[in-house]
Amino acid sequence: MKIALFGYGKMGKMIESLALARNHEIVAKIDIDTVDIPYNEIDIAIDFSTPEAAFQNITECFKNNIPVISGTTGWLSNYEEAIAICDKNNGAFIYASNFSLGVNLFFELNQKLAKMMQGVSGYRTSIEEIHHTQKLDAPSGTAITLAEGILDNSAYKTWKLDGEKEQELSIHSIREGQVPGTHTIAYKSEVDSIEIKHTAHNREGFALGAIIAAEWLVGKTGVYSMKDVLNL
Ligand SMILES: NC(=O)C1=CN([C@@H]2O[C@H](COP(=O)(O)OP(=O)(O)OC[C@H]3O[C@@H](n4cnc5c(N)ncnc54)[C@H](OP(=O)(O)O)[C@@H]3O)[C@@H](O)[C@H]2O)C=CC1
Ligand SMILES: O=C(O)C1=N[C@H](C(=O)O)C[C@H](O)C1
Repeated sequence: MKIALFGYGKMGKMIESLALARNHEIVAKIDIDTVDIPYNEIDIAIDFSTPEAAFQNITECFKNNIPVISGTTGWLSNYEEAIAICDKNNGAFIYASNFSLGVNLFFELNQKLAKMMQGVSGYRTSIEEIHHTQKLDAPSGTAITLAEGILDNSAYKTWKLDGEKEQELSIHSIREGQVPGTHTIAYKSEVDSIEIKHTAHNREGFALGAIIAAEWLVGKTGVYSMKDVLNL
């Protein structure tokens, strides 16, 4: 595949290295200063840029008939508008807050545990996420997906950063060092705690998942998720 990288930071560089090893070609590395994007040379765009840049990057690709994989977090207030532009242009799109296989299995486990806990009283649920200090958004996109999985299967009405009210599912965000991404769900009662946790050891899992999603999406139209790609 001829891949255009929108964002050539930590993730863009990791994707480049894994994509080349899988015999793909990087035809463009786009950052905030890029003026001429060679849309006619691109088979697929992979966007790991910034919350401010993602919507424009993604929708310009749709308008130029380029399928898009987006891993950028913190831009989802514009998600529905992006989908409408994708549909209008008969485009192809996958957004995932986290592309790693491990986290996508963890999403499934989180929903199953939330369902089990629905019938049990006395537990308060919370989410904690830890990331490196360069991260621009909080909570993490992954924590929001985890929260949505719990909201769909519990009496919680909404999630909130450090929420304290009965019906608020609390998310606590910690920024320290070079942490690639750690997410913990805790159910705590007076007598015990149940915790499930995913720890990324590096960024390879995110990058590989994004490339696998790109390989899967090329030649298709429509809006899909990692559940479709991984057949979960
Ligand atoms: N879904 C997933 O699996 C994962 C998602 N992410 C998300 O991906 C995003 C990127 O993460 P990461 O690579 O660590 O961040 P980095 O800050 O390392 O990289 C982002 C890059 O985007 C560049 N950029 C800024 N503006 C634009 C623009 N208009 N167009 C294209 N590129 C631009 C930045 O340039 P400059 O530095 O010059 O501003 C920077 O090089 C984040 O939102 C993060 O949360 C991260 C890991 C996994
Ligand atoms: O910014 C990061 O680094 C990461 N961002 C994603 C998120 O917001 O969930 C995925 C991963 O945790 C790393």
